[in-house]
Parts: sequence; C-alpha cells; structure tokens
Amino acid sequence: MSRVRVKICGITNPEDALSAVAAGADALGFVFYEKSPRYVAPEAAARICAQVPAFVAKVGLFVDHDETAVRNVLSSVELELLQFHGNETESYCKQFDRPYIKAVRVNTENQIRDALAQYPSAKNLLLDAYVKGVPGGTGQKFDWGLIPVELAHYVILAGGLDPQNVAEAVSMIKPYAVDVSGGVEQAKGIKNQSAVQEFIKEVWRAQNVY
Ligand SMILES: O=C(O)c1ccccc1N[C@@H]1O[C@H](COP(=O)(O)O)[C@@H](O)[C@H]1O
Repeated sequence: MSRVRVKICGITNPEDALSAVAAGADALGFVFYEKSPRYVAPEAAARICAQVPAFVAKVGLFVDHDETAVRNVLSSVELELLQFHGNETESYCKQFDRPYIKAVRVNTENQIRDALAQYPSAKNLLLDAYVKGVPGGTGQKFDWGLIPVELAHYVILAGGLDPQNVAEAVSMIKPYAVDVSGGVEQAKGIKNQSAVQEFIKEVWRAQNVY
C-alpha cells in the first residue's frame, strides 16, 4: 500500500504554507471562492506559491466559477491541480488543461458511484460532508461507511478531520489521501501550525510510516 497523502487546505499566508511543507504536507490548497473565510486573492496566492519548493502540489479550489475567472487565476498562480467544489460538469472541469479533483458532498453510497461514472477524467474524487447551502469547509464529518471499499484507493477523504480522528479515518478507510482545513486552524484562514504537525504525524502513525 502506498503512503496516504496529506493535503492542507485553506492556506492564506507564506508562514502557514512553509510550516505545513516542513511538517510533511504533500499538497497545499488555496481557496479562490470569495464567500469563504479562507479566500485568498490570486496575487497573494501567487506570492505564496512562488515560495513553495518542488514536489509539493499547489491546488486551486473553485466553486462554480466563471471559466474566465479560473483562467485568470491560472495565468498568474503556479497551480498543479484544480479542485472543483460546486455543480461543475465534467466538460467544464476538463477544459482547463490541468489535472483536477472533483469534490462530492456525500449523502448516499450511490452518489459516490455515480460521480465516478460522471467524472471519468477526474484524477481523484474528494469526499466531503453534505451540508445544505454550504459548498464545503464546514468542519462536518459524513458517514464513512458510505464509501464503497473497492473505491477507497481513489478517494481523497475530507470533512471534519482533525488530529484526534484522522488516524481512525486512515486505518478504517485507507483512502488515497486526506484533506483538512478547519480541523487544523487557530482562526478561520490561519493555521495552528502545531495542529498541522500533529495531524500529519497521526496520518503517518496510523500507517507506521516514520
Ligand atoms: O475551506 C473552505 O472554506 C471551503 C469553501 C468552499 C468549498 C470548500 C472548502 N473547503 C474544503 O472543504 C473540505 C473540508 O473542509 P474541513 O476540513 O471540514 O474544514 C476540504 O476539502 C477543504 O478543502
């Protein structure tokens, strides 16, 4: 089994980015959804991304953005991957010539299978909790039992993860990766750097990776 990857999402400043990289993060997420308390302006994200070393993926998060808005971000920010968190169609998601992750807000098991069929071009599916009216980043968990066992290796598990519950999630689900935002914050948009370290250590501990 390969090591479960860790994405730290909602990065808004270079200190949190570099501290997460030093702790072992595989990917950093930048939220370009303006209604989010973790929104980062493209100019600020560009400055942060320019400081991130090689082999750490920078991921841009979008929610039903206008195509031009996504292209504008891509023209100025070094992003390796896109994460779509809204009702984007497959043809919308794949038009940007960049690998992408499709987020699914989980209610039912069938929904995960349906999304797999609906987004064949997605690199991976990210599973988050369904909360009415909010596209993501709610800090809520969903029923992990809804994840079909045979799809776990393809799944990025998100939603309400934190240093206390992530080891259980990794042992139980064995996902491709885990993604966290609120569970490692000291305030909205500001990471608790010790909690980020703890979170990553817990992911590794659950797999005996040191
Ligand atoms: O972080 C946000 O504010 C956000 C806003 C809109 C869509 C997604 C958002 N974040 C993503 O939501 C999941 C779960 O976050 P949490 O750990 O429960 O806080 C994660 O993928 C974030 O990247």
